[in-house]
Amino acid sequence: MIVQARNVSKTYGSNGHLNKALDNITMTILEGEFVGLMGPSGAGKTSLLNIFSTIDTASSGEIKIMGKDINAMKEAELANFRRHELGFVFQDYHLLDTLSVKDNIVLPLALSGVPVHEIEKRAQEIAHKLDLVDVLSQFPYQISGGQKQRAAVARAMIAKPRLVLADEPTGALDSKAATDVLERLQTLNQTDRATILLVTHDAYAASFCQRIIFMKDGRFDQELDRRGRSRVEFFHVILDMLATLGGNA
Ligand SMILES: Nc1ncnc2c1ncn2[C@@H]1O[C@H](COP(=O)(O)OP(=O)(O)OP(=O)(O)O)[C@@H](O)[C@H]1O
Repeated sequence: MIVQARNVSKTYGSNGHLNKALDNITMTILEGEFVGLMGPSGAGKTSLLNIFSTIDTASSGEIKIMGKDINAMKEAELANFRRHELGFVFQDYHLLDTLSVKDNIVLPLALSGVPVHEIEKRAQEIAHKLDLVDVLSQFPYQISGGQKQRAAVARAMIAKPRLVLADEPTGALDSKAATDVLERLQTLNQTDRATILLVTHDAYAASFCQRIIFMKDGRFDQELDRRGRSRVEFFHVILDMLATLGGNA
């Protein structure tokens, strides 16, 4: 079990202006799953992802990530946990412009004190997997959006995290670059057994997942399982579901 959440709620604000972003969410994510989270704007997708990321805390409920109760962990322990067990991919890449692509990618390893020769080996390995070998010495402002996002995926994966959390990773990409990033995520899921939780508005991106949870008003509304369907078939099933739910998911 990678994620185990029970009765998780999140309320923002104080006094008279309370906004319940998550309302009693219970879910599990198993090792090796590729789960999508969809839902209209304001449904609570990012709030849930941020709680699993340990970037934010729940107002109530229990959350275990890889069996660890994240509510009970102190900040130093959390930072260590994030660095070793979690990988993050954001819509706007979050690459550091003052570092080369390679230095951006290896940052998590460098921060963990991994020996230089090991860093070099892993950098080459992941650069090959993500087709980044030719841009390793360039800076983020010199490469395309697709290359930036592949670099961000490489950074998220280099420490071999057990859980990767991706928030709209293809939102800023054209369709070719988006396909490329999604296929790489799928390969990392299938070959490296990385568990992935992907937030997306896009049915095409969601069709790469094996299971999709549709959120509405801070709750889980519907769930779809790919169940042996081809990606294209699943894409149509997702579109049908979105139509049933009233679109805008
Ligand atoms: N930091 C915050 N302070 C106050 N309210 C917030 C905060 N973050 C989110 N919310 C509110 O919580 C609710 C859920 O927001 P959240 O960003 O989780 O939704 P979402 O499904 O990710 O939406 P989107 O698809 O637009 O990113 C919304 O009503 C939002 O306004």
